[in-house]
Amino acid sequence: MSQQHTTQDWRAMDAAHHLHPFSDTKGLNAQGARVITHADGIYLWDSEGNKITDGMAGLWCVNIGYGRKDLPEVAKRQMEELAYYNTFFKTTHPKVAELSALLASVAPDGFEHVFYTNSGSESVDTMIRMVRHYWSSVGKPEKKVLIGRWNGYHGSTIGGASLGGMSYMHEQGDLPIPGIAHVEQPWYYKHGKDLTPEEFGIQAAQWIEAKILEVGADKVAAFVGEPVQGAGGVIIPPSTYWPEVERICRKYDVLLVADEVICGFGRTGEWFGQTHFGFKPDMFTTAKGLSSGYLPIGAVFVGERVARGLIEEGGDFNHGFTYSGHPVCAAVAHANVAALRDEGIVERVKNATGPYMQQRWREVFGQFAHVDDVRGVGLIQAFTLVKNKATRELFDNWGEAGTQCRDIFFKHNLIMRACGDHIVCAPPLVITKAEIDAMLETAVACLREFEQLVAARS
Ligand SMILES: Cc1ncc(COP(=O)(O)O)c(CNc2cccc(C(=O)O)c2)c1O
Repeated sequence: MSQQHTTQDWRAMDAAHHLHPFSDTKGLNAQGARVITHADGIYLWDSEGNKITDGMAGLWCVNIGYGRKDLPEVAKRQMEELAYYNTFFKTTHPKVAELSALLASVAPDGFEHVFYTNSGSESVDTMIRMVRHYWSSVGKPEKKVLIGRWNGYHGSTIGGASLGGMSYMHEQGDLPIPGIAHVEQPWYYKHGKDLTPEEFGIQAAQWIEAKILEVGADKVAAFVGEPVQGAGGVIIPPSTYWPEVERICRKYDVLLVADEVICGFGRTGEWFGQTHFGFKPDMFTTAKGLSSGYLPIGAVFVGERVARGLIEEGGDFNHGFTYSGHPVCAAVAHANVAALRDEGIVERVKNATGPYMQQRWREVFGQFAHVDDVRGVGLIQAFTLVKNKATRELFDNWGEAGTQCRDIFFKHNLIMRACGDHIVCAPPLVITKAEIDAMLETAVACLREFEQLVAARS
């Protein structure tokens, strides 16, 4: 940490010059940003010396954990060898070729091709353009509409924010763009009513069929969904949902796209969420765990059918970024993915720390009066703060309770996200069982404090 500045110095510079993402800068500047200075494993340290447990792996992305010594070394060597060259105009370079081969080897069968971007949003926008170019290339240019879900999250670019179902984002920037439709999310706790989860999974999938028929199957290009909706609050669909979605997409010849930006690279205990939920998309988007956040890189995995269409019929695909397949980002992503595989990190989530977290998560949070729908898979888990468990009544002013609870976590140097009144947790995949126990012990104490607040208010 550079010694010539104090926390106050950093806060003053930041307040004077930095506009933060997803922030009310005025409110933030009134209280001052927390200055995170370094990190190791699952822990962060701020400029005041506080040690913070990062239950969110940054933004769902630091799968391999903080403080790796190998990744910086890889970046240094690559920077010295070839800091940059582009992959336009008939050129490539060793690291992006090697990364492409590695990604094809960890991807589910049938995914031999990747297109590189700098973020999840760019992966989603790339997918939107690719899907529409594919249908045009195979003689069906009218198939343009992409269907997403309300409360789905697909990024902040114009395409990603349009495809996402966050109304508060659509209000800023006159979104969604044309050719985007949305269906209700498969949130069993709220919409399941008297159905069994299995019955509801089929019903929720059939909302997509209804939308396809409403738009006209001949105009629908794709359905896009996150295996588990992350930023929407860890909405985990019933087991019957995704296989039924796939069946419906095949029935109407609609491409199926999985947005694996959060679920990808081990988060669910499988390499990709599609494997956990048992469906096969035509394409899927990734970022985050691809490099564990050490450098910005995203990738669109393109399945056989679309790849063949684009390669055989598509001609020039007029799309791409200066940094697509950036040598240093590709080198670090390669080392990261190889380590997730060779150190057995994904395997451990599936067979050890994931099952342990899911058992302990349900044990500790099942005991609270204002906590319900305790859920999770692998190392992505959540619960919902509710006013009345027996009647499933939610709190008024959706999000208020969540923010209050999150602030109590933060006060106790624990980071978990509040997505509305859903409290979500997605730690680095290297978390140990002992670290899980310690994190949950702190979280339980925070929940007790939250319930005391609720009691005092009622
Ligand atoms: C499923 C999904 N798709 C696309 C994106 C966009 O990725 P980029 O941010 O790299 O452009 C995301 C990103 N998800 C994301 C990003 C920032 C904050 C939070 C939060 O939960 O607070 C979630 C995501 O979760």
